[in-house]
Amino acid sequence: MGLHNFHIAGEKYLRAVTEGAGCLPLVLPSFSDPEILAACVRNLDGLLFTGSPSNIEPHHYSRLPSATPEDHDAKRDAFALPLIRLALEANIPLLAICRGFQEMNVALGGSLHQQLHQTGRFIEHRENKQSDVNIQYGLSHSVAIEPGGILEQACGSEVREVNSVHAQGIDRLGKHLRVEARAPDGLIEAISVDSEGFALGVQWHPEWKVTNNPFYSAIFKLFGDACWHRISMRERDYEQTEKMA
Ligand SMILES: N[C@@H](CCC(=O)NCCCC(=O)O)C(=O)O
Repeated sequence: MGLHNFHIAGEKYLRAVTEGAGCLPLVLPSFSDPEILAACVRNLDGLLFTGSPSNIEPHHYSRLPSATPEDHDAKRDAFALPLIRLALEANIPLLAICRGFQEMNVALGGSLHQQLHQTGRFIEHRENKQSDVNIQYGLSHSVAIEPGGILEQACGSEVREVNSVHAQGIDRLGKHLRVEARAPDGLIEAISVDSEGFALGVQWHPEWKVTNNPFYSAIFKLFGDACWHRISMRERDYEQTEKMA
């Protein structure tokens, strides 16, 4: 922006963390130095990976050339991909939205379709950029929730309506990932990591007017509960260490 670089997060994500998850959001810079990544994992009780107009550079999933070379954000790739892997190793609750969802898949060895609309296999998943923002982020298509996952436990194995604001999407699913929901065209719309911890990714935008949509609220509530559980475990460990000292 202008003469300077900015590391920014949309207000809708910050509000969803406070109002939907009941947690305090801190915006992290995309600095990928190993000691900064380690400090994030040591000190934070949950990580939200937001959406972004930028696309992951496709060399991260062994695809070249890039279909959108003007839309990359190499600093974010260098920060988010290793941080997701470290967060999963440390069992930090993780919610990944849109670009974040795609990062979660790529971080675990998956690949993406660079332009869904050019494959001829999918419905339109892009927003109409000419329309009002409420229409762009309004409900756009259904997702069928798969049995046995986090979403089914919280919301039942139902069909839900979601918004859709993306041109890329999952092609090959990454390792240790479970499909949580699919669009009517078969596109994977939600994933979770097959582990004890809470790690959920959604291709849609539950942060959008989170408190007006019970399904979106349920997703942020699950994330918030997982973060608060981690906080209480850390406090318990701290008290025990203090007693022993
Ligand atoms: N660029 C990717 C990811 C799309 C995405 O995250 N959109 C969100 C836009 C801004 C926002 O609402 O935060 C793709 O096109 O698939």
